[in-house]
Amino acid sequence: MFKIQTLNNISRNGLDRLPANLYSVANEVAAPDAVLVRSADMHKAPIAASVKAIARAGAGTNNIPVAEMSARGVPVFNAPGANANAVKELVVAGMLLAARNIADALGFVRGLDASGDLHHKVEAEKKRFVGTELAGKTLGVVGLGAIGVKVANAAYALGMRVIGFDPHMTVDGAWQLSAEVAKAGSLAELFAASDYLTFHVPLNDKTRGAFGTQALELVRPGVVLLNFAREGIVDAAALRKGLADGRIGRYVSDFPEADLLGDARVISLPHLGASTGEAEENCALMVVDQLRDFLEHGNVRNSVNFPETRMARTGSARICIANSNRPNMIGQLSHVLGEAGVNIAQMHNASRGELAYSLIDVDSPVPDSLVAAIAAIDGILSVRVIGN
Ligand SMILES: NC(=O)c1ccc[n+]([C@@H]2O[C@H](COP(=O)([O-])OP(=O)(O)OC[C@H]3O[C@@H](n4cnc5c(N)ncnc54)[C@H](O)[C@@H]3O)[C@@H](O)[C@H]2O)c1
Ligand SMILES: O=C(O)CC[C@@H](O)C(=O)O
Repeated sequence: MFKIQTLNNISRNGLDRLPANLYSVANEVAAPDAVLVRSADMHKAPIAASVKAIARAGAGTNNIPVAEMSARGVPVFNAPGANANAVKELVVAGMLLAARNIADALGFVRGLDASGDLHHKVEAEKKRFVGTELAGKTLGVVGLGAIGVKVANAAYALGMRVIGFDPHMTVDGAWQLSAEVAKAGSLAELFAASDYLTFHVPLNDKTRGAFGTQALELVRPGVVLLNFAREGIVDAAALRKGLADGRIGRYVSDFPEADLLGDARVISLPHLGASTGEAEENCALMVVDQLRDFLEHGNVRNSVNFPETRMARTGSARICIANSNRPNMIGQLSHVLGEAGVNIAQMHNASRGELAYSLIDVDSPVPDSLVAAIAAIDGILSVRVIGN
């Protein structure tokens, strides 16, 4: 029986794919085998030694100590692209909210006194909410991954000029991107050309503060800045300076900040990008399937720290081993197996950066002494036996 701990609400349809005879699922679990999480901050509490995998029902994994998990030989999975459409639609809504003063106009109508001549009040005041159109404006998209590509294509379909920047764009992403989206040679070029600027990059040491004081000097006065990626992507000081001197006309964000809550130029949403029934279900189905494949067969799909590794099962048992990616690890493994008289039926090894992962199907049961001997090899991060 595998014990799964959920740290956030996970879509029921996803959880229903965990058969009750094999899995128990709860919020509070002693010694869980795996954790299912959305946005809960896993940096804040120690992660139990029993945890063999973490599955993020979403895209960003900055709430998970991925480097620490890699050092422990624990894969972290996510659901690439599964919520991209939901975020795209909210980004389009965000551009429209900013362009047409929709939030202010709604506030005005909600505050109207229902008595008297409503029609007159509406017609007299509507000039306060005159907006602009998106068509003909330029949108700069930083990060052309699952979300950025969809946002770029949608903006083009709305009549916007679109320019994008992503030095690591995948071939799949390029296939999906409209040929009408122009490639910016640099971030500086993109900043200078954009009326609307949107970020769709992961938060990491390279992207933290990607919109900072330098960017502020380059952008068009009154630029509409959209941040549906992560709070840290936009530098706090640069944002406040830009709002104060008018360089930033509007800031539309999925991450409310305490001191900006009352600022009429700031439109904040409560981290709603992925909050649609469809996206929550897509993410849960994807990560639950990946988690099952890992726990039951050792296979790895869509991990952010492990290499893709899949092998059909043969033999009586499977040994799953994560190790430091250095010479002679396979040699030492096969030596230890040979010493124990265990024959390798088939094996698959793959590496990613500093980590390597092997699936070894064997013809006979794996004794505890062999597991201990493997674990004792210098550089082994984790060992697990399935189907013994
Ligand atoms: N608001 C929400 O609810 C919500 C929902 C989903 C994702 N997100 C955030 O959006 C981010 C992007 O999601 P995604 O699904 O598009 O991920 P993705 O991995 O498909 O795309 C990210 C893209 O950013 C690019 N990139 C990385 N560093 C870059 C840099 N320095 N400059 C330019 N491009 C760079 C990558 O090459 C990649 O193409 C996630 O990491 C997450 O933080 C937020
Ligand atoms: O789970 C959520 O609601 C947010 C997910 C989002 O931030 C992501 O990175 O996928």
